[in-house]
Amino acid sequence: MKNAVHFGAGNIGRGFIGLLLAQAGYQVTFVDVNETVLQELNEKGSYPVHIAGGDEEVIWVRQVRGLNSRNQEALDQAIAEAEVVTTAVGVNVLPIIGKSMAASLERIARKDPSKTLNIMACENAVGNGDILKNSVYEHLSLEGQKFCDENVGFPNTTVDRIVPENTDKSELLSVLVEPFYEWNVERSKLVGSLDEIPGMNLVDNLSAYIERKLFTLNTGHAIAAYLGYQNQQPTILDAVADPEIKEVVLGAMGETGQALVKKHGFDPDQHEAYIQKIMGRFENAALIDPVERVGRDPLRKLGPKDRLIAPARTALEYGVEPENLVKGIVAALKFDHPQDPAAVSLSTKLKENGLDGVLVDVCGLDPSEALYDRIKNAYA
Ligand SMILES: NC(=O)C1=CN([C@@H]2O[C@H](COP(=O)(O)OP(=O)(O)OC[C@H]3O[C@@H](n4cnc5c(N)ncnc54)[C@H](O)[C@@H]3O)[C@@H](O)[C@H]2O)C=CC1
Ligand SMILES: O=P(O)(O)OC[C@H]1O[C@](O)(CO)[C@@H](O)[C@@H]1O
Repeated sequence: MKNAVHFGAGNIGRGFIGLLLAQAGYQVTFVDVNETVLQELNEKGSYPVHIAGGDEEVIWVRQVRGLNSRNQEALDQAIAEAEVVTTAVGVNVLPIIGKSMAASLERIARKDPSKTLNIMACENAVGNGDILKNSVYEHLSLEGQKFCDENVGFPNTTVDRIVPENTDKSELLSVLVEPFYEWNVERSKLVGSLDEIPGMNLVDNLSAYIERKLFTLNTGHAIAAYLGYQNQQPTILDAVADPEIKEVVLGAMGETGQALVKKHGFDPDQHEAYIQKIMGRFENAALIDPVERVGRDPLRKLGPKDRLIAPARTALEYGVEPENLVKGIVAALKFDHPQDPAAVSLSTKLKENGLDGVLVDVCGLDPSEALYDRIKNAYA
């Protein structure tokens, strides 16, 4: 049997990447820090994935196990035996697992120098594979780096499937996922031979795919979440049922769409169909997805390369007025959910440094640029 190691036994790990790896015939070792989840994985060795919407289907993922990422020796062995490694831990956690991965790769470099391995970061971020690679290389010796240059691939990827938190308390590992999924992997950065994983697409122009996905699906989703939160709507479904919110969400995806069509030469009709399909996914009545989950970590989402500021800047660059995107940015700045540490930190920064401080330090904006004033005026 082929082995895969997947970091992060959370929603995307269990409901998307782990599922596809298991379906491709891999025995999946989930590496995590959550002892309760790890114990359950090892006791049960399987879990159900429920497909939400239409005729509900249940797929059982079997022959899985859990491993604590702090158990370096066991991790070294699991990675040494793996044909593929994937992650879905959150982009902020990549520097932490990068250190553990580096230690495992150093060992492989010494003991099995002809091994090749592809490590795929399945996180919502532009350049996710590059970020992971840098986090690993920081901890490698020169010999380790030389080995990885030749033998280890860190392709960038896009991962698209909406997977909310599990609310089934009787089945801790159960996941509810939407039927749609898309996983794109940058072909040119793969090394050695990688068996086909049905559901994983190898693509040549990953940067266009990541911008299309992050600046449409994630932009629209985040804006629905932030506006829904402002209007006390509990879920995304409730938020987009509000015609005013739906209009802003569609407007924002339309603005990024116009810019992306110009930038990447996408077919305008196909892109419009892509937007409409995404709106239909937000309106999936079988997915109960709290606005707090989708809006989580506003500090990351307000960053210069992420789903709000980057598309608004691109829109201006291509002569598109980002009126709705700016409404979304303003709502994001006001996301003060008390249980979200990044939202609390954002509120503190706003209090201590003012809006100008946040626009410069968090959003990476320059006071001389057009978007800066647009946001300030709308916020006021
Ligand atoms: N949930 C979704 O619908 C989607 C999520 N994503 C991306 O997938 C990634 C994961 O998101 P979710 O699965 O929703 O989050 P999650 O919170 O459900 O799962 C993350 C998992 O990583 C584990 N983790 C944290 N620190 C760790 C460490 N040091 N070592 C090993 N495991 C560690 C956590 O315990 C948790 O089980 C994020 O980058 C997110 O942007 C991408 C597309 C869709
Ligand atoms: O909030 P994060 O970590 O970017 O990930 C969740 C996002 O990813 C998605 O699943 C879509 O890729 C949405 O549910 C949500 O917008």
